[in-house]
Amino acid sequence: MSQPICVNDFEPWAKNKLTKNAWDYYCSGATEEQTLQDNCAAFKRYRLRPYVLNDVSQVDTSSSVLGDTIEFPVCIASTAMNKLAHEGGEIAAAKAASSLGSGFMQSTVSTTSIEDIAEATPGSLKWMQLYIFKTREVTKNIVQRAEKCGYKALFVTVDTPILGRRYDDVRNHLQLPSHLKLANFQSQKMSKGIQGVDGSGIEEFATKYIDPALQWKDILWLKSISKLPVVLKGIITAEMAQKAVEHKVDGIVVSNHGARQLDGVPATIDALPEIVKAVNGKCDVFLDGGVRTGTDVLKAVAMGAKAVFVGRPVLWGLAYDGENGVKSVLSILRDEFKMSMQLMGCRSVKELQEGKNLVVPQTFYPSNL
Ligand SMILES: Cc1cc2nc3c(=O)[nH]c(=O)nc-3n(C[C@H](O)[C@H](O)[C@H](O)COP(=O)(O)O)c2cc1C
Ligand SMILES: CCCCCCC(=O)C(=O)O
Repeated sequence: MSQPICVNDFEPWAKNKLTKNAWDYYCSGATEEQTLQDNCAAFKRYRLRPYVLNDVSQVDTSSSVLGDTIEFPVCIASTAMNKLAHEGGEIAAAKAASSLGSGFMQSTVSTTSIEDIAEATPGSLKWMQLYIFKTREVTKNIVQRAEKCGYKALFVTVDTPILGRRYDDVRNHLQLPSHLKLANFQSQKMSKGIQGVDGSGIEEFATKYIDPALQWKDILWLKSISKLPVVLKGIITAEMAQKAVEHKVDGIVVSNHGARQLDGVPATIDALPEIVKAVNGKCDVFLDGGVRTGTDVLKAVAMGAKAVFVGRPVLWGLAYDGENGVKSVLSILRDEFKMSMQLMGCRSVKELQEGKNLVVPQTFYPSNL
């Protein structure tokens, strides 16, 4: 295999390096994986209409997340158990993001604790992803520690009242190797809770601890226990986006959880326009799912996302070469995004978002109808 030069080049390297247990967990989507295919494929159903002769010798790739500046609009999405990919785990990923002026979203189900990540990455931009557990005190404890450690927002995952079925994890009896633990939980039972007794260990863990009775009022509860901005991760319809705005959230991530929850939902780039329209500027909108190239980033940003988040590509980078591997993945996306801005004749994210018909569905062209 030759050295990776684009994000997809990292995937076979990762497959080669990881155990079957870890690889299958990382790459799986839910059930038949229709949405998994579509998350990437859908980006290709949008076409670009460049401006020419528009001096692009200087371009500004920066954007912002909830008011904090990022050097380019690509950040790291929360993914569980990063030490399955590389011993450096979440700290390696967070350091990579920080060194490039991007941001890191930590999973609740991380193999490194909030405190250890915070200590290793002082002053860097980090957000805490949250699952809300049946025992609210577990969630409250995580919220309070994240706030104390300087995390800038809470990203509540709202698409996971139960875990989606990933066939290979059931077949493999997915479990966390005994030298690793879920580092944010204080009880031994939870930190060693991914066992794979009857099937997928992560599904068993979710069934045992995640609260399937979660409702909109719980978002108000969350807002009542923390001063941090609250973002809902996992919205893919205009109706739910409107409800989120009514609940005064600070942001929405248009996400289908990397196609790991409900198979058959739309690709996130297809869902983005209805959400941007429904939100009408009342909170930040972000997107994740299937972003693999600079033009994918550009399409999402031009269609109204302040930034995109990437999940699997970061895990591939970690598996390839720890912190340096993640840096390479993010740098490739940064450089490709900058190049595509220049080739589009756009000098800033503002110009990208204000330009008319820069990105169109491919049906804009009659031969694609
Ligand atoms: C292996 C893996 C673990 C994940 N773990 C979490 C998690 O702990 N919390 C969460 O909210 N989302 C989780 N996600 C979803 C990601 O945050 C994100 O929505 C998704 O990976 C984006 O799609 P992409 O992988 O195509 O970039 C996970 C995704 C993967 C692939
Ligand atoms: C809290 C238990 C479920 C964690 C699932 C991690 C995840 O989001 C994923 O595998 O996807």
